[in-house]
Amino acid sequence: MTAPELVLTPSEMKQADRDAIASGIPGIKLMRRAGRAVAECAEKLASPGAAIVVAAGPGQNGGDGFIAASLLAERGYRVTLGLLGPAERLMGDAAEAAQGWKGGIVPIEDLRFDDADLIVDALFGTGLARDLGGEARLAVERMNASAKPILAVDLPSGIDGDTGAVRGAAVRADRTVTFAARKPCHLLMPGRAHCGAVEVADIGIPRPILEARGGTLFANAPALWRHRLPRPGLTSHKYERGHTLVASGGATRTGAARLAARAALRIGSGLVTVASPPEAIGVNAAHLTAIMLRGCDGPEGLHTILQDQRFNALVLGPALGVHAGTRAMVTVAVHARRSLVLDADALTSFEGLASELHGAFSHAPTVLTPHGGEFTRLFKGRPDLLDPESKIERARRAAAYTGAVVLLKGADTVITAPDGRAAINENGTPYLATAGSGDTLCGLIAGLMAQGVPAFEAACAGVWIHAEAGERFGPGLIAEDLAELVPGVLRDLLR
Ligand SMILES: NC(=O)C1=CN([C@@H]2O[C@H](COP(=O)(O)OP(=O)(O)OC[C@H]3O[C@@H](n4cnc5c(N)ncnc54)[C@H](O)[C@@H]3O)[C@@H](O)[C@H]2O)[C@@H](O)CC1
Ligand SMILES: [K+]
Repeated sequence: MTAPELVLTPSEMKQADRDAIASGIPGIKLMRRAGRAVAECAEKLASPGAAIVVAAGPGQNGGDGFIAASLLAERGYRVTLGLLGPAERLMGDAAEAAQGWKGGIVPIEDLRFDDADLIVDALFGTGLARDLGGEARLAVERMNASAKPILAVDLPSGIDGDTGAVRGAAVRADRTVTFAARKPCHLLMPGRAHCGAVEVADIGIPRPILEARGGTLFANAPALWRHRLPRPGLTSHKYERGHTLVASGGATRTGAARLAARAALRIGSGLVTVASPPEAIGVNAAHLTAIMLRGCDGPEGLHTILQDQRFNALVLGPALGVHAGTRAMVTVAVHARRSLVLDADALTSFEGLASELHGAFSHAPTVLTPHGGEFTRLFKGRPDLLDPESKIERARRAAAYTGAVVLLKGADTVITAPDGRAAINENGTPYLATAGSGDTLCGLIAGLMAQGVPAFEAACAGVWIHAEAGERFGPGLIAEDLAELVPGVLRDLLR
């Protein structure tokens, strides 16, 4: 089994770095390996003898740049190196690395990026401490304006390692070489869009050290949850594969529930039932075959249906309407202690009422699937949940607050669990931004939970499978296609 990919924050990386040094690997050795990885990548991007311009900063990121510059010069490249600030201010390993550089050092403002075949951006890495200004900002702007290929060392300078935000200005790299593990900025937007292709170089920090310092943040990929995917055995009965219930909206708002229901069935829920308001029974009946149908008149109706313990997973929200009735249905579902996915109207109906959700979901597996706007409305008046700059931190706090797994949607969907685990998804496709796509996602997650997949893994797998299906279809994708693509994705995952 492949181990899940760890993502380390800049401060976790710094601690791991210190642990590695304490374990007997000298810091300069780590820097040499980092610089060598950069040089090797540069060699793939620039033809022999090409002109390489290295922009080095005042910290260790600059140190990596000095090492790479020295190696590339030894290998016959025409290397020019510019430094931000005086060379005398370089300290520690970076100062040692600079001593190994036999070429000249030009002030950063005199570097001519237009003459380069390749630019190596070693201005700032994980130590960026404030917005770029002055010469640093000018250098970044000139690099970008040159339109020359840029290789970023560790991360594109100006990108915040924790949040992926642009701090004043940021390099737009074609390639990024990072060390030991990816950082959040390589996966979170807009940082991800600034990185180009990201390569992770092993600089010899042992995985147990990385696990001890990180270990709670992951890239969302099958390695994180594939082992939890249900594999029905020869004797499996449909009732053992769970029964998902999806609440439908009124007569003119029934499609969302059917999309969710179909997705739940495709992902393997043994049975799926749409719970329909009486006035919408006819419309729903006309469109359902393998999916069953039950009349359900509001919260009381839901309460009655849930007396049947076989309904073990529930989707509430899509097209239910924003009103007290929807809130009451959520309350019924919470009291029934079934696996629960809450989306759209079920979330918006609690606008400004976040306190009602405090600890509300700690008794049964629950997944909340807001997009940014829904998240903001839901937690209105809770600056502790809304203000953190990091999307991961906002989602983590919301999970801790509500007791639910929180899936905060976007091009960089983040999934967090109340116990602090978090995953960042990166296989999304813009074609997923289509009507009904979110309803399908709810169905996938509920369908997995109906089969006993824990909430965090179900949410992570649901997001990934949903995105993979969208990616396989590409242009012209509509929500109806998504569920039909799930079997192909599942087949490959279960191989
Ligand atoms: N495993 C690791 O942690 C390793 C890290 N290495 C490198 O070390 C880097 C981190 O080094 P540092 O902590 O020295 O940090 P950086 O080199 O990223 O930058 C810190 C320096 O930049 C200055 N600075 C910060 N923000 C500024 C701004 N907006 N304008 C002007 N100056 C600013 C600081 O005063 C400090 O001098 C990593 O990104 C990586 O490239 C590698 O050398 C090897 C191993
Ligand atoms: K950099």
